[in-house]
Amino acid sequence: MLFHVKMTVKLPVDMDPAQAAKLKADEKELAQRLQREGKWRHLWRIAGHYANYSVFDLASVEELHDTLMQLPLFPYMEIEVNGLCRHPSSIHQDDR
Ligand SMILES: O=C(O)C[C@H]1C=CC(=O)O1
Repeated sequence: MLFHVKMTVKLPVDMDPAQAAKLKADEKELAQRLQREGKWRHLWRIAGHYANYSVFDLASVEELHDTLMQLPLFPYMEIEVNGLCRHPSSIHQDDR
């Protein structure tokens, strides 16, 4: 199942810079592992925002929920999710 996810990161302005750096490094490590596993199919920065558009390819809504909750930055993100399905006019074969 494909899910389009918008993540907007809102770190507290008074967060300890070392804590923020650790959260970002841990987030990057997990994000890259999930990409290597094929679960996090797209990760795009939204220009001008500390936010991203992502596409996840996961087995279920439950797996999406668990994956998002594991993200180190989860407590500091606003998340919007939209489920994707095949468009009848799409010519692409791999947009499952
Ligand atoms: O920077 C972000 O958009 C938040 C998050 C998503 C992947 C990652 O490494 O950080």
